[in-house]
Amino acid sequence: MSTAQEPIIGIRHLRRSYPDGAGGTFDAVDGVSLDFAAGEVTAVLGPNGAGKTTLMDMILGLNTPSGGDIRVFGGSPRQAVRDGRIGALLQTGGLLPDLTVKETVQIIAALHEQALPVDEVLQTAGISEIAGRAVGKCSGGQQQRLKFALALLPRPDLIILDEPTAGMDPSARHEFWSRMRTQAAAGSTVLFATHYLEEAEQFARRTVLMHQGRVIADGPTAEVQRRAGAAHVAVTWSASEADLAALPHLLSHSSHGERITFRTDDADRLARHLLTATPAAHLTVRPASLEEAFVLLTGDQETDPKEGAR
Ligand SMILES: Nc1ncnc2c1ncn2[C@@H]1O[C@H](COP(=O)(O)OP(=O)(O)OP(=O)(O)O)[C@@H](O)[C@H]1O
Repeated sequence: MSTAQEPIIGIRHLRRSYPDGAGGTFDAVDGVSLDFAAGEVTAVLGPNGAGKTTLMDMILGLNTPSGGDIRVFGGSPRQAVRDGRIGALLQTGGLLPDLTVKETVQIIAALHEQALPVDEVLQTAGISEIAGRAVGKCSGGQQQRLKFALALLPRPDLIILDEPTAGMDPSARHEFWSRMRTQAAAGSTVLFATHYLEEAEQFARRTVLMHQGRVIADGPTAEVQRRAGAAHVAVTWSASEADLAALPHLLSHSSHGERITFRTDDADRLARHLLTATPAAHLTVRPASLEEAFVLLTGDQETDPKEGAR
């Protein structure tokens, strides 16, 4: 068991370069340093190509860093995997379509020295009822749950999930997360990549926001949202275009009669200005969703990493 002081994953200046197709290279992961403590549930958020999968694969020893250092449970990622300390649900990695769900779990269980009982894992992953079904006949969401069952088999201390709910409908997604919550409450450390911002909002206490291979925000999920400062401020005011052009921290605005809603990156400053320097009244403030914060934090860096590479 790791102590609270000792991170179970320690990442320093991690880099992974790839050819950019134009004779040069670009960094899919570009100087990332992160620590993860035991028992933490963290979401890694980012748009397509941000480097989430590349980072996860390096934590699992499936991809070799071009630079920097990565320690998992004090040793190499591969050692941690060999010791059965990490369970992973990956985007890639095929299942054999002709085996049944239970046979798949049994075969992988045989590879682990101290695997959990097969029936218990089927139960935990919510696939007992389809144990006899051929994998090829399972839906995308059922296959994801099967992969989750495989990830749980070695009784891992650390669970890595790369877009675990891809292919699940909203109710299956909900059920998946309630199972994960139980797992996390039992002390597992969970690191998951997701495109679903509400999953980070609802499930992860910490969010690491990645863009173009870099970490652009990292902290308690609510704080990442706050730090973006995105909010909507609404007032009643018959303002001219010149009035609007003079407002500070304005990102955009929309009007309904005299009711104007502003999107701002600093609600306090904008609200203060509106109430002290203009006749605007009936001011309300609504924080932006994590999705809006995400767009705000990444919005000025839209280019693909390869195009951005020099
Ligand atoms: N083997 C590879 N060879 C060349 N480029 C690669 C390779 N693997 C990934 N990349 C590139 O590295 C960048 C990061 O990819 P990665 O899959 O890590 O992003 P991601 O954040 O997981 O994206 P997604 O959400 O779409 O899965 C992308 O530009 C991708 O095209």
